[in-house]
Amino acid sequence: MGLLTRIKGPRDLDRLSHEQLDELAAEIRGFLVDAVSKTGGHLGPNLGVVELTIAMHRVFDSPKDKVLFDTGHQSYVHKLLTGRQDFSKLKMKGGLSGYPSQAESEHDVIENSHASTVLGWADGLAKANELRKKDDHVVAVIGDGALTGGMAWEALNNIAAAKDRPLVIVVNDNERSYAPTIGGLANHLATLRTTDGYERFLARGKDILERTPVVGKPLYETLHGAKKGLKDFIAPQGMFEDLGLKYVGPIDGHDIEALESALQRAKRFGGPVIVHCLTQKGRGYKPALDDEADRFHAVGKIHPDTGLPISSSGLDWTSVFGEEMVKLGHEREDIVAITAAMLQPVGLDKFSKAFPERVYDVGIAEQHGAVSAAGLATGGLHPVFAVYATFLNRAFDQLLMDVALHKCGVTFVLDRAGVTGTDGASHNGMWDMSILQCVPDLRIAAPRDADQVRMQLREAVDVEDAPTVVRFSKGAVGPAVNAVGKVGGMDVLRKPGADKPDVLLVSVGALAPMCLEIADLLDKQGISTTVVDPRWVKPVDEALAPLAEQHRVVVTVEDNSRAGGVGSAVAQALRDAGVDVPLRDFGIPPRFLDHASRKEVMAEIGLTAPDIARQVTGLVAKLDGRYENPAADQSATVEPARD
Ligand SMILES: Cc1ncc(C[n+]2csc(CCOP(=O)(O)OP(=O)(O)O)c2C)c(N)n1
Ligand SMILES: CC(=O)[C@@H](O)[C@H](O)COP(=O)(O)O
Ligand SMILES: [Mg+2]
Repeated sequence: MGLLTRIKGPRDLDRLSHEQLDELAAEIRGFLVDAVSKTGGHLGPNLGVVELTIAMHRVFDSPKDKVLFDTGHQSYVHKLLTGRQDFSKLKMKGGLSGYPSQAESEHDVIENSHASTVLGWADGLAKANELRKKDDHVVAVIGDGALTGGMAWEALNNIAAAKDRPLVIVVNDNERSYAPTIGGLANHLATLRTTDGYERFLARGKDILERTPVVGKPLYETLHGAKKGLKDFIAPQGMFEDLGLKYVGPIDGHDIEALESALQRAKRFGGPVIVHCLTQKGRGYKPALDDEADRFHAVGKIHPDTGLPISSSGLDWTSVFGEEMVKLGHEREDIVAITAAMLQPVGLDKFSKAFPERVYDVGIAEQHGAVSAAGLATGGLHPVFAVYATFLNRAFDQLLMDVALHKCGVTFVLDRAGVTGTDGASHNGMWDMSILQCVPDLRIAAPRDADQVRMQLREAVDVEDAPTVVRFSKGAVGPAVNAVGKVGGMDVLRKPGADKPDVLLVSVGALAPMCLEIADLLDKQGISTTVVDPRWVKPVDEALAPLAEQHRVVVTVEDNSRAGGVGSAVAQALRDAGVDVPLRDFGIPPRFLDHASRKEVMAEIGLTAPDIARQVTGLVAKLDGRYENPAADQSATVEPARD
């Protein structure tokens, strides 16, 4: 009978000896490889925080003390130790979330998987404890990658100002985001890491001196005092200590005893303290350690023995983009690429191999990436910033006020646009076509298939006086959808079967196959439909309003929030043109979506061909007077004035 199943909550760890804790760590590693190889997930990051998480839960008393994780992808061990050991449906509908979830446990706080926010949360919680005179502790785990995000430094600036406000920051330093972490901070952490041997030397010395009668202890105290000077001499760690933060470390992040000792010191310190832990992403699992690209940062289903993927997804949107970028790079030397610590996930790895001097990895710093792009464009280059749609949210102001205001030719390529599903609410790319609607002169392309990605990327990089956006979904690219005609700049995907067609269906991006299916279903109801793909959804094509006037109903379908999305923009364009044709806009409801597969989420929100066809059929019937809505709310009337 293993030890893990005996852990129902963190306090069960207190009964284990250090030998048993090491046994537990090994058991957890075996569990992670076995479970995550079946479901997919963030295997590498979690293999790296086994001992760290055990030690944190031994020293701190969750949920009274708050144990916080930045990004949250490395919280599987935390879940295992807080009563959640059924990983059979990890990241699946009804199963455990891949990130902390307040609905799952009182031990979980931050659900947002956007990096670099944990220190802000910790600062706020520590202030609340101080004001409410609560002696609870706050311990925040932040990775070396997340530390490259500007928000982390905004928080550190505030945290360091309150010298007497207890807060423990655990830097989980595994030297990687996906790829090795970049920048001056990474170099500084490396400097600190090199004093690791020095720490061991001191620890050994302390052990000997503590066992030396009479002179031992005072001598150790003297040495310890000298340590700071000596260490500063060997490895200047000014940055954290110059900020006013107590620095403890570097600590071996896989030595539970050393971790507990450091965390106990930090817990007693009574002010903000950084515990710098050296960990190994993918630790204990050779296929992960051998993965030079990203140490199995996020894997699909794999063979546990070999780590090889169980199924390949065929041609995906990301690869289509990446291959076209390489071709563009050969044709135009002004094309440069930017990534926010996700070179391979956004498909820039091949471009980087071909043009290493023309790729900039800015770290997890999307805001800086956008402003730097404005600089690059002003300097005569054409930057292509490849980023997940959801992560562009945090660079909105920079896109608006640095890129667009200055009419910079920058192309933002948004991968994972639309419902992604399994990574939960903060990972769906459902806001870009809403927030970007208000950016003057910005143009948005939503390619429907691989050929359109290639074509629209080229059209985008040809625009030199305004930002352009090309957005596409996660995963396998759909079938080619050929146009059968053209109206204005819009592709006609299906001509109506009647002279006076009923429905104008505006199909956005990757939903083209579904829109053609909707048209087929409407056909069966005797409803004639024209299907158009605007290709560039912002600005709305000038031919759309006059085309709409030739139909009885306009329907828009988009993989974006309905709030302020393409449907809203088309409705506004019709109003502006004085075209009063009824419009129904179908998209993602403006709410946070629980994790499930993309297909399950799309079904849940009614973004399916049958659901939409049914609603459009009802609308047309209503227009024909063949159907009055019995559920119509009669209460919403105003009685006429009685004279
Ligand atoms: C704002 C933002 N940009 C990008 C990502 C994608 N992302 C998820 S984890 C990760 C790397 C995090 O590195 P680190 O903080 O060092 O954690 P580790 O995986 O090494 O434990 C990135 C870039 C994100 N979650 N949030
Ligand atoms: C935690 C995080 O933000 C990323 O690692 C994300 O999980 C990757 O998502 P994809 O699997 O879509 O690349
Ligand atoms: Mg890291």
